[in-house]
Amino acid sequence: MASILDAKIDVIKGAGPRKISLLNTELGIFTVGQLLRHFPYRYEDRTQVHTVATMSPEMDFVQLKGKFRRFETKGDGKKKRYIGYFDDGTGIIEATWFRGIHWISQKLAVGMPYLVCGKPQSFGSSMSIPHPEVEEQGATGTGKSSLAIHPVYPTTERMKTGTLDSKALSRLQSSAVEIIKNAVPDNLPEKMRTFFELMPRGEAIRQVHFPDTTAKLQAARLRLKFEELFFGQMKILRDKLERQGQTPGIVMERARLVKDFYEKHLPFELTGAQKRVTREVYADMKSGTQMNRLIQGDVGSGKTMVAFLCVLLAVSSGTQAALMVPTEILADQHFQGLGEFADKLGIRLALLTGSTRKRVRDKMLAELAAGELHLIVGTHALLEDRVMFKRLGLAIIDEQHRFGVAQRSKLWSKNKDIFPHVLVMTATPIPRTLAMTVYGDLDVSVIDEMPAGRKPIKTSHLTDASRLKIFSFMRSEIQKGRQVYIVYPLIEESSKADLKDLMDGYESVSRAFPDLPLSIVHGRMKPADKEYEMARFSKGETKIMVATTVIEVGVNVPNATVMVIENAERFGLAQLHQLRGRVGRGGEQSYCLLITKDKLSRDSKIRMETMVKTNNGFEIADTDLKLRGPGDMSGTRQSGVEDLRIADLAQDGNILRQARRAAKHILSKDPKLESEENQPIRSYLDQRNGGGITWGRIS
Ligand SMILES: Nc1ncnc2c1ncn2[C@@H]1O[C@H](COP(=O)(O)OP(=O)(O)OP(=O)(O)O)[C@@H](O)[C@H]1O
Repeated sequence: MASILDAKIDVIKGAGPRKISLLNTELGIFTVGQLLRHFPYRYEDRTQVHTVATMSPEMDFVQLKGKFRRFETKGDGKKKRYIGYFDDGTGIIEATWFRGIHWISQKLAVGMPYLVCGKPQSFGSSMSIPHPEVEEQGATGTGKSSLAIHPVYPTTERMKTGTLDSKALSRLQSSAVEIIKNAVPDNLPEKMRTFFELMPRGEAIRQVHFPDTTAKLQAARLRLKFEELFFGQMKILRDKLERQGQTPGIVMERARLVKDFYEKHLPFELTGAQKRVTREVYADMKSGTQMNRLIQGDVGSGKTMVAFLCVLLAVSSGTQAALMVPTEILADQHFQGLGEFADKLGIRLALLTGSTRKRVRDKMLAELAAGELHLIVGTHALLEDRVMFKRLGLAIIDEQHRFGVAQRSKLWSKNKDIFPHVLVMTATPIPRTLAMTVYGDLDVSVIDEMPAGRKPIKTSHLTDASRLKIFSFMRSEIQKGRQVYIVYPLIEESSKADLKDLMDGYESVSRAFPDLPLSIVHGRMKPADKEYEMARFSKGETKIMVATTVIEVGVNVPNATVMVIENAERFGLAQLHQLRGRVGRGGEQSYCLLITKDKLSRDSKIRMETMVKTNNGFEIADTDLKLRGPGDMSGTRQSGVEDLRIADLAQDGNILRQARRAAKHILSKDPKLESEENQPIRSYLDQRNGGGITWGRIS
């Protein structure tokens, strides 16, 4: 059944060819439903009158009641402006116009009662409202406008010059709301709406654009956010159900190597969390259904050991395993680290990266295809088509947000007949809300315990003025036998200025520590040179490692106890936390020194304060999400997160949890959505999948 929401926007009164073309090209809007899903991003509440005395530049919108004292024209050419001094009895502000000066000066008069609305700004020591709306006060002291709360829509520059500004959009929305009157079927069952006290859909659409009161606006937004999140979760959970029902997995039960390893080679007692997560993974691998599991564990929580224990079960059961990591340094480190155990257990292990020589690679690929290699560690070079296995049983992806869903599924198809089990590991903790959407298709295990004896890292925020103190602190730690990292930002590997910073830093460290062997590693070095320097540092031959963020992910040198981060304001929170995680990996007290310039932006200050205050990755991830917004978090691109139009994952965690619970509850009772009461959900999902109602795309 086609819906009015699917009708082309031509049916809307006032939508002429010029406006339609702007809606198409600027906003990708073609249908009435898409237009209605272009929500206001803020509202101007004209039910309240503010005062000059209490207003501040942080306010989005103010409405003032008073009179103009005088007008004057200032400046020339582009700087020419017309200023009205508006007095509301509590103070005076400047109303400023840069355009339409002639017209405004004709229209406004000194001493008349007006309402002035707009966004306040501070201008030197005084306050001004640029291009305010000015309206004569009616007899009751209010404006003539019939609307109490005005919607303000996102627009682009081209729309504004093409006369499709927020006001014009609001008129189109008004016609659209008029057209759909009573014709929008609800897509949530009555019972669910009553339970969660949700407004009916049609009413919510009207209220979100043209709210009668603030309370109704809030109820409308809640209803639409819930709907958006509910259908997102519904899709994820249904896909998962389908996959679980359909995708058989290799049954892995033979644990000879696991037993061997536990009895003879386990280097330390596993933490409770490592044991629990290993059990969860083993249960999946034995279940006969293909595993898709995410292991989340804060930096240094010991994910590698869990991954290795899973490899042992896969290899014992006669299959091969692959471990894919984001950098060559890390691949090399895992190859060295696991190699030690692999040798003892008779597991044949190989390393494949972009810099593996052709001759070595050809031999390796042949052995892999013949099933003679048991475990291969590598970078995305593993994804190449010619890398084929005899029987890949377990694919582990240490993803750190760097591999997308598409790449993940490429690894799945490395077997011809059956999908391997897939284990994704991530160290950057993702806020729970985001995990539910980004990784909603995976089962999640969390390693929420650090190995015994770890001391929380002490973090300080310093400026260049403390340079001497920093050097003497480094020296005292090195004298105790420890090692130090100094990290410089190199955001673009090609940035010359950044490279110069790094080199200058290296020179000044060499001058300060002429007696000590140093290492330097950056992205422009040849992979073999990087590995060589990393290995020297790792073995303790060099005491200070000056590096760019190439060492950010996964590098493990437990004897390093000091992490100095230069120009720390240029790093994001997730990255700072990752870098800090390179220390505190052994039993010794470790330190992180964040060095910034004196003057910091508000966001940079919050980032530094957060780092000093907490070592908890989840807390840091939450703050990061709030500062940056989910659209900007890497790894969210393919997930559908950016399709959220009204829900905000940083704010709406509670609604998401409720929506997910509701979706789970419904699917547990009625997985195929056959019951009468679930028909609204089903028909909405069906229509959407079949290109029906396009109230936005969710998948
Ligand atoms: N149960 C344990 N007891 C003591 N040490 C452990 C334990 N588990 C792991 N370790 C050690 O802790 C360090 C960090 O472990 P690992 O490299 O596996 O962490 P990770 O979770 O992969 O961290 P990252 O994400 O930072 O790479 C390693 O030196 C490892 O040998």
